[in-house]
Amino acid sequence: MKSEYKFGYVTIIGKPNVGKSTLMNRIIGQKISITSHRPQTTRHRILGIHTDDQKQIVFVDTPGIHSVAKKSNRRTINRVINKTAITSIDGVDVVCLMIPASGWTDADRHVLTALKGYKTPVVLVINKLDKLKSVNDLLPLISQSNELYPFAAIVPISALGRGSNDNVDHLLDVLTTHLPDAPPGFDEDQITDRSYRFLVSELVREQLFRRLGDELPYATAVEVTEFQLEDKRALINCDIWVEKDSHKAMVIGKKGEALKQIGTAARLNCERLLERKVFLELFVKVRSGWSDNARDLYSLGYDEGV
Ligand SMILES: Nc1nc2c(ncn2[C@@H]2O[C@H](COP(=O)(O)OP(=O)(O)OP(=O)(O)O)[C@@H](O)[C@H]2O)c(=O)[nH]1
Repeated sequence: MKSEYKFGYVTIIGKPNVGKSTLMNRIIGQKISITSHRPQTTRHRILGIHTDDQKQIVFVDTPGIHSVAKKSNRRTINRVINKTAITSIDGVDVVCLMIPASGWTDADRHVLTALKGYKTPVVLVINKLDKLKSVNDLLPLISQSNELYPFAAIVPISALGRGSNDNVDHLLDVLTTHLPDAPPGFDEDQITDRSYRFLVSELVREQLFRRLGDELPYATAVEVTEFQLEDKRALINCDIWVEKDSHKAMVIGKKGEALKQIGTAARLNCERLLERKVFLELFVKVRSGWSDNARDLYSLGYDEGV
């Protein structure tokens, strides 16, 4: 291994819906983190690993840091999310703070406040470049950003990869300059340290969000109760936890149609992930108040990184 090989940890933070998961999926080149048009779909800390000839970058994708002070956000689940986001800054080599090309909002400044006090270099990533009419529109935003914080670099990108100049490779180069000289810490073909079990629960949850959109209550969780990986097939059962009978009816849909669609779409994605035939069974269960009950949250897997 060449001595100048770079290895390190990078965390991507930013307000919900800014495009963090999209960027990570783009860099890792495989779908491991769920994305949706609805804010705050990422509840877990997810690790993705980019490896090439010169570098290995381990990405920690965090949920949006958002204000616990707001009344609507006072629920236990949001406190757990905030704690996960803040702890993930400790021990990384670079922080990527992502804001949209439309400019700074109060929520973005709030994230900036959370960063003060850390010595870790912060690279400002301005995303959704493709939404700007002209690249010249960026100049005032860049000078405003330089006044707000001593960023290690400012890199405009388009995480969706629209347009010929999305700048994502340039971002990787910039991040690499802040990583220590070290050999890779993970096997070359390893893209995530998360178990397939976890990824499967994320794929099911993604379909719940996609099919039910805004109707889906935030307090919905997926627990994999059975996971048998055989040579040519996988047998998987999941419980979908909701808080009320009315939510259960919504997830199941008329004559079970919604749940059937969710199951089919999730199964196809699971087959792609696991590269074998998948038999997936979904069960909808009601556990009232689970999202307010910290112990239930931990038992459903929301304790990672906290
Ligand atoms: N036009 C455009 N849309 C983008 C770009 N990057 C992401 N998006 C869209 O923005 C939305 C949110 O993206 P996500 O990657 O889920 O955002 P996130 O920051 O991970 O969101 P949370 O999980 O809620 O924290 C999705 O609809 C993406 O397709 C971009 O470069 N250009």
